Amino acid sequence: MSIGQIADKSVKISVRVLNKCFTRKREKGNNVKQFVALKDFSLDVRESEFLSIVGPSGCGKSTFLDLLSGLSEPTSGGIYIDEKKVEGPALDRGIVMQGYALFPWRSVRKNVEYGLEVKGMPKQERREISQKFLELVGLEEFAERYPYELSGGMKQRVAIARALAYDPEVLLMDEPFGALDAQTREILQDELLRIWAATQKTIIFVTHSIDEAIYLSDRVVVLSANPGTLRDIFPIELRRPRDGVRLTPDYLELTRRIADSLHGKTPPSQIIHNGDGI
Ligand SMILES: Nc1ncnc2c1ncn2[C@@H]1O[C@H](COP(=O)(O)OP(=O)(O)OP(=O)(O)O)[C@@H](O)[C@H]1O
Repeated sequence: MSIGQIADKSVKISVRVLNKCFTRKREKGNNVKQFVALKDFSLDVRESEFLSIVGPSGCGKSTFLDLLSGLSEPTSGGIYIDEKKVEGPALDRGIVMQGYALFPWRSVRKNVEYGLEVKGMPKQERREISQKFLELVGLEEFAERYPYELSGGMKQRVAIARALAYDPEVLLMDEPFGALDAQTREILQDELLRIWAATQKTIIFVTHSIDEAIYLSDRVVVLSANPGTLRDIFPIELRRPRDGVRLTPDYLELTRRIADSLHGKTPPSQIIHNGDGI
């Protein structure tokens, strides 16, 4: 068993020896070169786990989420959700990205209902579900507004409600709070934890922020670059709810250890807990 794999039956996502190469043209001439973006990446994610991925720029975080979402195909290896191989995009995975990706011509409610329309759900049912998720993200009073009338934090709440509305098994989040100011970011982190507790989704969250990864997650995965590969996994055994946890010595110690891993100051895979079969 490799370091990313777990031994119990609650595995939701299994990433098995994933490799992704891109073909790049050289600047001069017609030569092409293979570039390895992800190499031999294996990782299991538990049902209802909140797992964050950090790593240096270009280590393959977004490439991995693209593969998970089914928007691109691995060169070799595979990703399995509930033992079923990912072979393209599907509604079992919801995606929330940094740029909100809202439809500007649709109201907030119509944005949230988009996936339900794609599913062919009748209007009344759509309305009930969108109402439930607008309330969950605290935007019920803004249902008839349009994206241009919202703040960045509100847009991101709409994106989260939209992704959750069609009840995906897994939520994939790529730097969702990266464009927000520090205060809004912390508010949305708490909101996301509340939503996660209420929905019990499995969440994979990509971020550049070690602080954000620790605050949110059950485990933090560190990738290294060139080629992108799994470096370390840190279980985050801090109490939940996490309010006030940033001031504790354990939090600061985890921050230091993950930063050391990220900056290559420790040997790979030397600092992994072995508590629960990982
Ligand atoms: N379509 C593509 N063709 C060629 N190379 C690509 C392509 N997509 C990504 N890459 C390369 O693969 C590597 C991983 O890219 P990726 O965007 O996944 O990194 P990342 O970890 O998400 O980076 P960042 O933190 O800067 O967002 C990079 O070197 C990137 O240039």
